[in-house]
Amino acid sequence: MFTCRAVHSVTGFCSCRSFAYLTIKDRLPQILTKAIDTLHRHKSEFFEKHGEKGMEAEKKAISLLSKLRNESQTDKPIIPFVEKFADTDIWNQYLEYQQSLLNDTDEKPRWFYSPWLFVECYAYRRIHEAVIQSPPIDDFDVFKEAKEQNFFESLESITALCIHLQELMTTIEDLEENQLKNEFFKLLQISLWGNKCDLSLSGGETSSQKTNIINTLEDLKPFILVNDMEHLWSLLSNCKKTREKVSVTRVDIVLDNSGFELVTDLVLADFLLFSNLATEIHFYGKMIPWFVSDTTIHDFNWVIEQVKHCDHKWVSKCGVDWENYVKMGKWVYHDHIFWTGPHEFCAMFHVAPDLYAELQKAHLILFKGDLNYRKLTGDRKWEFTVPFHRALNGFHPAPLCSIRTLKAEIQVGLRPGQGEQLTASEPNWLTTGKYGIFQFDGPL
Ligand SMILES: O=P(O)(O)OC[C@H]1O[C@](O)(CO)[C@@H](O)[C@@H]1O
Ligand SMILES: [Mn+2]
Repeated sequence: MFTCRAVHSVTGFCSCRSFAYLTIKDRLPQILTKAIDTLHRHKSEFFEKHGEKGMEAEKKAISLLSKLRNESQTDKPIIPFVEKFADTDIWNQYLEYQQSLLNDTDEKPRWFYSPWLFVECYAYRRIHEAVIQSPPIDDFDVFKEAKEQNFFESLESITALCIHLQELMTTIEDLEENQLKNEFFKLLQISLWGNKCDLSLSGGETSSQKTNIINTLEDLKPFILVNDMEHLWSLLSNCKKTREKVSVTRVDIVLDNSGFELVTDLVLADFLLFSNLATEIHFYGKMIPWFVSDTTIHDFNWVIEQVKHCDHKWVSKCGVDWENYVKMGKWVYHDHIFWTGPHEFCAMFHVAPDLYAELQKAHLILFKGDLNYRKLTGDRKWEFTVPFHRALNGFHPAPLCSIRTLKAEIQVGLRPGQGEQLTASEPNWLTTGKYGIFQFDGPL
């Protein structure tokens, strides 16, 4: 029978050089140093805006982030949150739960000896705490610049993609069923490979899309390890055919990274509307800056605004359309604090029943990115062949699909031998972002 060996701890099972360990030991300090540097560079802006108080706040935020860097590098105990925020109690309760797992010893959960998913999320929540403890600069996003840079560096690819979308829009009426399906598959794959561009894997270093992604899709196909795109097509095209009975088809997209990846998701969302495969799209972003590049409401609006003001008329047409979808309620953006909490998704039903109920209204939910996959599967060391349905551990609000490039040592639902073969030929296949999946769960 399938077994789920254990939850990852940061140090891994047998090696102090596990991917999780290196993330905390090397990448996190690098990310924190970049955040500190960003605050430094905005010093005069803080002064202009808030006078001396702004300068003091900058110093305070920097000292809190330096303290955090020291704690994480020297494997100090994980300490509770002190600043009052929407989720402070939820987080502190979770910390107590982690403590309780250490049985009755006096041991405290520590940076290198706690589950990786928990420690990484905790780190980003602590970065946020450092900022909100430093008014009047408490709404400053230390990752904003990096996200904007990713967008600007990907502009050529974004332009090509938006032009492709507009061309498609003009020919859509003439497309046969099969051609429409092909176009859908193309945009799904673009959204998949857009997930290569996250900034936490690269330690906050730039990771943008410089080539025209549409031309590379064929070459990338062999790297799709699980390909359930057909299921997505059957589900949505059936909804379309039965539209008279059910007037709404709702697709929910749990967003991941801003910049290029977000544009690929918006392009897909636009296509779903004008092809009539869906009638409403609901997006979920993060309420606080998260894993460097994740999308907040500010990023969502910023990207649409940037696209709208692009020089190319077809690109800016995309921005105008997207803004109108939001105004008309065809695109709905949701915030929920659960997404930046410590819990895996199987806990959502109890921890955030309102969010679970919201997701239940969808005909299909697309979960973008690697972190969402880790939270879907509880970041456990599942065997490669464990069915996705089983790894979801009771999380079934609606038919769902993970669209993710592999950047963490976890993958389920593979064919027997597939994972072992990859490990033999490419030891790092799980963590480089080279491979991708469309993994569906739901009735067929
Ligand atoms: O943006 P994504 O696809 O969720 O990727 C973030 C991933 O990068 C990492 O931070 C790399 O350390 C993983 O922990 C995480 O799963
Ligand atoms: Mn991300």
